[in-house]
Amino acid sequence: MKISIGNDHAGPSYKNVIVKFLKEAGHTVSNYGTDTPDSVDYPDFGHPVATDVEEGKADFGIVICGSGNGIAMTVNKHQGVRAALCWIKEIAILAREHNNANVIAIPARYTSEMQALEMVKVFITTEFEGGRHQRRVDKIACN
Ligand SMILES: O=C(CO)[C@H](O)[C@H](O)[C@H](O)COP(=O)(O)O
Repeated sequence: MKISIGNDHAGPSYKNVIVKFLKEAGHTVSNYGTDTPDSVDYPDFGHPVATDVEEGKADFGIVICGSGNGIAMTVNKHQGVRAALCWIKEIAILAREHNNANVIAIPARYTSEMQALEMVKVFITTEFEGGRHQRRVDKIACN
């Protein structure tokens, strides 16, 4: 799969753990995140991920900031992007099964690296259930 990832200064170590796993698993990773703890602005690292998903250049996106909220808000501004803020594995599974989320937003300051990795693993392997959930997802768009 093609997966794009972006993070601000809260998430370099989380990003590195996730990228290492994804590459070892044979995925193609586009890394737009910062690699240092120097303060940056999360939208600068979320928009490139969302653009890849929006344009079909990535199957999934992964975005990471301190709370996960700022970068989730950023990517959700893009057409066709459905980003889900996930903090436990069960929410990540539901984000795929029920919401057909195509971007996972991870709160680096409120979840462990191992939990983040587990969430990514289930997020990229869980199928959307469709059915009644498709009808609801279709109603999300307002334009
Ligand atoms: O969590 C975030 C946005 O929702 C970002 O990671 C920011 O870093 C957070 O807002 C905290 O800002 P700070 O400059 O790291 O104190």
